[in-house]
Amino acid sequence: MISIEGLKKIFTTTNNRITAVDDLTLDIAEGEIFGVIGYSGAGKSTFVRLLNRLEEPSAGKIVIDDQELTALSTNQLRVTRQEIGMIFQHFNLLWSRTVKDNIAFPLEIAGMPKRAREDRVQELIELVGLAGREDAYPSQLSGGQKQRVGIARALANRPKVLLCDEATSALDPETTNAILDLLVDINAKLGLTIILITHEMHVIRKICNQVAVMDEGKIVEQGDVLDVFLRPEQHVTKKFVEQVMGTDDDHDGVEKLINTYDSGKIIRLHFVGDTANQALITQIARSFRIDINILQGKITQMQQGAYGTLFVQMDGETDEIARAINYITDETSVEVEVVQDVE
Ligand SMILES: Nc1ncnc2c1ncn2[C@@H]1O[C@H](COP(=O)(O)OP(=O)(O)OP(=O)(O)O)[C@@H](O)[C@H]1O
Repeated sequence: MISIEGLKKIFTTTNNRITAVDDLTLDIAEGEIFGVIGYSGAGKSTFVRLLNRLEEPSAGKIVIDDQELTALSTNQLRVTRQEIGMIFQHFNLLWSRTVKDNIAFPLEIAGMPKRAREDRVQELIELVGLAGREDAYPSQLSGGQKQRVGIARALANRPKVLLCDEATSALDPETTNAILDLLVDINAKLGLTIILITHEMHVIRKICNQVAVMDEGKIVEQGDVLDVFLRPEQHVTKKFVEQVMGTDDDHDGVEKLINTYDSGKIIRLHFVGDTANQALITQIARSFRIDINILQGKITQMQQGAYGTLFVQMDGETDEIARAINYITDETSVEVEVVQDVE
């Protein structure tokens, strides 16, 4: 468990004082994939660098598993830092070292004997899917492979926490997905806590359980990813949700579509992130004597399952449509709203 209390960072330049992180208080549970999202300048990088004291806080306390990081001496910090791995947007690899020597680097610093080091490096190479590329140099690798080296290196000393600073921002969408899948896999296999900062909501949507929204150095909204998607409160959070779900102002389009039907019922189904509802439409069509036409929808896949809205037309006997609606309401977590009763 990571507990952050009243964390503050003020940068003082010759003619300016910038409060990059402003009185931040936060708890992060063990084993969580915790996302911090914010626009450029919100203070995300500073926050994540404070977590391993790459930046020294101006005030506040960071406690990781009962150890107060902010109270450690430089020598103690050197040891404790091994429990906190970090990966970066631009990988920060050593260009003159091969893949395996990059991964071995933190083990050398920790004083691990050569034989044990080689075994550990091989284990890590397998874990991140780089088998066969051990002797390549970073310049010979793709962006995704470079980040895999970064991940292996960060995991070398078996940290409890992995900090990810915009780790996929330099990658194309496909490679981003592969690296995010790898992070989920590592989180499940090793049970370590991942703290990830990003300006992209789809990254949060894809892998995080919890999210905090940062703006001007403060956390302005925080909670379960699904709750934040369902009920974003702050303007900045709404903007981030729109990155994934689009805006909700296409009412004219839906209206027009609805008016083209002259029978049955038009229903809005609201999926709230439950994997059990994946096959709902097929299930309804099979179980009830009705036709079900999909009109329009925005569904996205989150860690917890499908989330979004689907407009459908149900056509058939009135009683049978009612039974289908009752089934969805009573037996599933999908919310039902009858938008228009055409009959
Ligand atoms: N070393 C520094 N000296 C002075 N000001 C700094 C320093 N580092 C960051 N800042 C300032 O602190 C604020 C927060 O910066 P930070 O890099 O943490 O934001 P961010 O959300 O990570 O944005 P980005 O994604 O663009 O890096 C900015 O106003 C930035 O200019």
